[in-house]
Amino acid sequence: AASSSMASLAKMLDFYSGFNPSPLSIKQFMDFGQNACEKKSFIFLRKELPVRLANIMKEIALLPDNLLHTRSVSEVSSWYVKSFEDVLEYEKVEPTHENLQKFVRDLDLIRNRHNDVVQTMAQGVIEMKENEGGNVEAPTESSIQYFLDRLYMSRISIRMLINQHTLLFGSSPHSQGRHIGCLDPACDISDVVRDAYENARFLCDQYYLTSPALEIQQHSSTDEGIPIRTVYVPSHLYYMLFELFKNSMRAVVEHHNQDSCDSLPPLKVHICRGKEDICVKISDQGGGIPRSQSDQLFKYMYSTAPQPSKSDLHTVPLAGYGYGLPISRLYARYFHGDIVLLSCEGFGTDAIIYLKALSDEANELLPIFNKTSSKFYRATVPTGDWSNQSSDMNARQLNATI
Ligand SMILES: O=S(=O)(c1ccc(O)cc1O)N1Cc2ccccc2C1
Repeated sequence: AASSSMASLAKMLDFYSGFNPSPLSIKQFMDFGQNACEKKSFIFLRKELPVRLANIMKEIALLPDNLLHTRSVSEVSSWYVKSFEDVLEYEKVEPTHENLQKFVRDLDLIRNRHNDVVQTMAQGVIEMKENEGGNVEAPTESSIQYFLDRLYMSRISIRMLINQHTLLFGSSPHSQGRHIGCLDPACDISDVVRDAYENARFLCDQYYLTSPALEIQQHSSTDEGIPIRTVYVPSHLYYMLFELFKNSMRAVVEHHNQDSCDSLPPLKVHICRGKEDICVKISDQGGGIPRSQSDQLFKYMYSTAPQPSKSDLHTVPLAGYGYGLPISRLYARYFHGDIVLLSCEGFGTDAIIYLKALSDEANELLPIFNKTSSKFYRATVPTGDWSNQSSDMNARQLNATI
């Protein structure tokens, strides 16, 4: 029985991974949610969820063996197999009232099953590093970076679909106010900025007994003076801002702790609405970091520190796995935005969140499993095609002749 179920799983994986995921725009989420039909949503999801699950499951299978065969990654893989099978139960059933209700309950179970994917994958990276004796070759590091970005983007998108369906058709549909599922049609950016700042500041005060102040300015190319609002997922924006505020507060306090007790330079936030982009820039005077290190901040391998003990996690409030920045950038990129860090060593860092100003341009950005992505896992790091520094021999010869 096991072997036949394995064979049918492999067949179903090949079938569903043969389809490309269908990206939805924020506008489509809104238009559908305004007069939502549970049956249509069910019919869409019982196909789209297996497609998205199968696409990423095929990539999990392509991981380097020394990561794929760790206990943690095997466990994550088993969660995906179970969830894939759970959704396939609905492939051919009638959309009766009880089947629709059971579907919502199963989606809640699936969401909860995958709650710890990020921590468990980080644990898998640590296990792999320990098994490898610490040093990981560059090709493995770059394919792990490539894979984790795609795994977490896929996970963000699947949780978005599940959250919309369970919020719209679950047990508390009317507690939404103006919200459509997890989308706010009139999200006031500065409100979320203040909310994230206050919560980060609370942690900062608890640990450092001080925190930098906040200054907010708004600039709108169209309606000057009124608060800048947009259709977005407030919880995604909050996650990004909370992470950036934690980094900036730690930088400012640690950079200025050498000085006397004169006051800390404030964090300056600019919220700008243009025709195409909405930007939220957080500027700190935390001393910045050298350009040579700034691209490390978005690395999973670099930021996979040895597991902080449980006590450390809440005592050192701003230290965690350090996956906050790469995941924050994925939330921004999910709806075709981005996060960019611009640091001036010795002075401070600007962090800019870019969002799409128009909801019909804010399309989901989804990983697609195909020949291109498969090739990436076999890629070797290209030999250099720019001179980095003159080889010693040439330099010595040059000096010898002078
Ligand atoms: O690298 S940073 O410039 C920096 C990175 C991201 C960010 O959002 C804000 C930042 O300021 N910065 C993080 C940090 C932590 C402790 C001590 C000094 C610093 C400097």
